[in-house]
Amino acid sequence: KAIKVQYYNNPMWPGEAHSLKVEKILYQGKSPYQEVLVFESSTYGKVLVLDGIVQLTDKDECAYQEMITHLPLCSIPSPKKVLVIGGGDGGVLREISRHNSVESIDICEIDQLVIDICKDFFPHLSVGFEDPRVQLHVGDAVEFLRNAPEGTYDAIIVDSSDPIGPAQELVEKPFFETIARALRPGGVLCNQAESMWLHTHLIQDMLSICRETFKGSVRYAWTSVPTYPSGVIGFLLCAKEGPPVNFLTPINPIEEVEGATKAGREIRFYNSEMHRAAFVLPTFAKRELEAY
Ligand SMILES: NCCCN[C@H]1CC[C@H](N)CC1
Repeated sequence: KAIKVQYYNNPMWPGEAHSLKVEKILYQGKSPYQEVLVFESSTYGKVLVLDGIVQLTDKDECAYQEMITHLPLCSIPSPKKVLVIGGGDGGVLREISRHNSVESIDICEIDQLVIDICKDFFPHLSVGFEDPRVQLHVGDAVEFLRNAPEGTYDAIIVDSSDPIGPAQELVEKPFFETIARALRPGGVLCNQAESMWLHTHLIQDMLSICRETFKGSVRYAWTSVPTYPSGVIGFLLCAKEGPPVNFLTPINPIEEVEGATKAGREIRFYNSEMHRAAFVLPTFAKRELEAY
């Protein structure tokens, strides 16, 4: 039987739906924040679904986790203190831990159930929690950032679900202001920024807010994730005013990071050419996004 991860009635993706054939339901439950579903698909491995929206699959999670992590971390010379907002599956943590310059990794995830489920069903993602540099904070990111000392982080990665439900406030100006405050001068933010095919108005709003808030370079990048609506997802790269950051060419190329490729945990998607390519936009997107 096929599970239609229904989007028809979801205002984010009106008029479209995606189907994956279900071999076996592995977990179904509800946290105080969202419904959680894990199933074995026929062709994408295991799939994590939150409130009916595909979050990741074994087959293509590498594209998202690697790009959202290495686009910012390879854009600054030597990232030391990193913060992850969301990311409870552990995949971004796994990717950050490839950087030997990193000394501490804070993660603020609101939903303990997501962390627990991913430890059971997605060990190749939750392995990220095993890194001794990781400090887990279960709670609301806005609260966490309010208490973070000013100018703490070299990089902040917002690995959020979509801005409907618990992640709604993660695309609003006050949130970006707390991020900017927590970054050191020249520090960088990378957040999930939806699809250029479907959400250019939301992206334009975020670009305007970020240009005002960070005052350093702000760029939109994108990558291919077959199981996300429209098959692509974007990222917003923002640099806080201070030492200039050029996102387009990795100053800290992953190929030169000692030990980045760990035996048994190879990088499957990201490389320095994919980094450069991610910022190359089709004409309609240049027109709609670069003016902002
Ligand atoms: N770390 C898992 C990915 C979470 N990111 C989102 C999943 C849902 C998508 N529509 C947008 C990205």
